[in-house]
Amino acid sequence: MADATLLQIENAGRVFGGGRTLFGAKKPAVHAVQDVSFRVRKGETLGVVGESGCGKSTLARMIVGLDAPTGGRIVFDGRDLVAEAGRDLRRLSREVQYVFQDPVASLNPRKTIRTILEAPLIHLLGLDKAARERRLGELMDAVNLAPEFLDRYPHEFSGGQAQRIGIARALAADPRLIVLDEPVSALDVSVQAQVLNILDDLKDRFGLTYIFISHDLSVVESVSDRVAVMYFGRLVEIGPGRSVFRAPRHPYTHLLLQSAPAPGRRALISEDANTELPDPYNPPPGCAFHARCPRGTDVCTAKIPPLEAMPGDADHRAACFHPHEAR
Ligand SMILES: Nc1ncnc2c1ncn2[C@@H]1O[C@H](COP(=O)(O)OP(=O)(O)OP(=O)(O)O)[C@@H](O)[C@H]1O
Repeated sequence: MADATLLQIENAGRVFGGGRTLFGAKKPAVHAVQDVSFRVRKGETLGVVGESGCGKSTLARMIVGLDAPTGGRIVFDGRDLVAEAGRDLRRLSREVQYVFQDPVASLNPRKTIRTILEAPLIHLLGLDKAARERRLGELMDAVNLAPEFLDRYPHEFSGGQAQRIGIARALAADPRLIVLDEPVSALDVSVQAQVLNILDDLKDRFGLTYIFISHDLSVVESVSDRVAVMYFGRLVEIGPGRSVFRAPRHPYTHLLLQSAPAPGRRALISEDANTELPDPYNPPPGCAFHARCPRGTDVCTAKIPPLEAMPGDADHRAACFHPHEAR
């Protein structure tokens, strides 16, 4: 079924800090991710965009089990990952893999590519020597790297090649979902297209589903079936890429797209925008965007808007009391 759910996030949250000191004083808390719910369908690419600090990486780390939610559920193919993983989050599921932003730093400099790629084949799949050799060849081929590179070390590769190895390592576990956290942001623009093409090809070839996190709007627009927009730890809009980019409903998404350069040029979310973000240790009441919002009214300072389906488009949801009209 084309529309089957692979991953369901239900009211997920992650608080850092908090609690009390030995003397009973309250420690400051940051709600990095708050009450986030969405689903990812089998075979789709869901893009996740938002400014630096909006919680994208924390959300990604929770999905792959590198971090534990402090609230809510993460259900993968009907299994509650948090409950099943118990304390040993790292052993979560080989079916959900992660590709990091910094390709070179994410590879152990003292290990050859062979050792790096063999680890999941041995520990997660339990393959024997002959099957591993075969699989190593397939993996290198899948990311367009010559097999003789297997005996080299990470520092011998360019950024783009290193990211292809990072992708091969994720693929080695034979995953169904790959969370790509800013996978091309550290690469030159000319190399980005190469890596994006490989990702696109692998998706079809291996029947993968992607969550693609980026602050580069043009990249997200080009790769995503659906797009989720985060602001200050919350999901503020989600819908088909076409409607989110052409007719955004949330005033924050509007602002993001308005401030992006003309099509064809790189559309990065401006770092300056961060200076206008609320203080995470002292969040405003109501909608966190209200101070920047041209459509805000009293209700926006009093209540947090729920994420709701937009009239006439059940697949497009926004968390706003005064959303823009469909075009
Ligand atoms: N380990 C931590 N301890 C304390 N606060 C944290 C921790 N990790 C993240 N945060 C805070 O949580 C919020 C969300 O951070 P996160 O890194 O998830 O955002 P992001 O959108 O991925 O940003 P970036 O693009 O800069 O990585 C920020 O306010 C950040 O300072």
